[in-house]
Amino acid sequence: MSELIKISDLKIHYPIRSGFFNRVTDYVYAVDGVDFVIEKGKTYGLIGESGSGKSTTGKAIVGLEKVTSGSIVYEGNEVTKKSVRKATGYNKDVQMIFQDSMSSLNPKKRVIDIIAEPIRNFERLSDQEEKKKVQAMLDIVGMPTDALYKYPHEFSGGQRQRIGVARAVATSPKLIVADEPVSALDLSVQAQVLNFMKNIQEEFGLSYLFISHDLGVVKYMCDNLAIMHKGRFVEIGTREDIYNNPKHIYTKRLLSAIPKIDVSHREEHKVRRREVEQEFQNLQKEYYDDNGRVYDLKPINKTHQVALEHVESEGK
Ligand SMILES: Nc1ncnc2c1ncn2[C@@H]1O[C@H](COP(=O)(O)OP(=O)(O)OP(=O)(O)O)[C@@H](O)[C@H]1O
Repeated sequence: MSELIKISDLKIHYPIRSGFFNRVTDYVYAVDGVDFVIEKGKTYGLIGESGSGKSTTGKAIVGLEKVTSGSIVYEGNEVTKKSVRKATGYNKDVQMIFQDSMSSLNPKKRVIDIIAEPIRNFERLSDQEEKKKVQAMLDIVGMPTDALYKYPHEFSGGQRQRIGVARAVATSPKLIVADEPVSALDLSVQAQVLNFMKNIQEEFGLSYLFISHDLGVVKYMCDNLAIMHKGRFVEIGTREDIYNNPKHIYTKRLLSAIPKIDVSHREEHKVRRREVEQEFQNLQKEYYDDNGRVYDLKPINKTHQVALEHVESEGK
């Protein structure tokens, strides 16, 4: 196990202002004390419903969101400060892929310029060298060379997402934060893009922080996962811990929401889903404290932790 980045007690609070004097009257606790480690060459999944704080966490890691408190340590450097990120090459090493390729790729730029842009920030290449590098990137994601001089709108959603992946890997990063990278795509295209992401990971020894609302999509991508609700982690563990032995009702609810392809069990699945939803509504008091806040995580075994008031350790 080799640590690439360690996030400790990360908090991002947004002030809410109101009244005549526009005073701060409250805060949105978008991220409220999360800890996790992403290992070299591995994928860490961050899963939760809309509004749970996943994107804010991801954006804080790439430096797009200001951190209220806590630390982000990357290869020994505390990188919550912009100056440190700049001085240590962090901005080159850590890239992001967004969900909506239509708005994240500049519609007025050709593919060659879109992919070359991050390279230009960090390297001085001749036109010829740059073209060669962009071509190589397109090749990696299975896009033809004639894509170079086209514009984003000339591609399908899946192809655009592959261009987004090519752009993210152009600086030879060590970590890519992928925020719902396949959510806007059809199922068959999702599988294609995920395959490319996995191949690239193996080829370059990349780490991913993979953000999604769907535990089904990330099942074969993630080595470790954190389930996020109300800005906190309700459960963390290995893939086996989360999928085979879920402990928190919120995790169970997300698992029951995975659509079943097998038609013969669809009705059964629907009933199970309704039961879990009912359980979730009834058991809020057990799983959240008096203020509705998620409890602190407690260990069940070496890899698995759950946010409950009392936890029986399995002692493994
Ligand atoms: N700039 C901001 N100012 C105030 N509140 C914000 C801001 N950005 C996000 N929030 C709030 O922080 C919370 C977490 O948002 P975030 O986007 O991280 O959630 P998410 O889990 O990624 O959901 P989604 O998948 O919908 O993006 C939400 O309640 C959101 O409304």
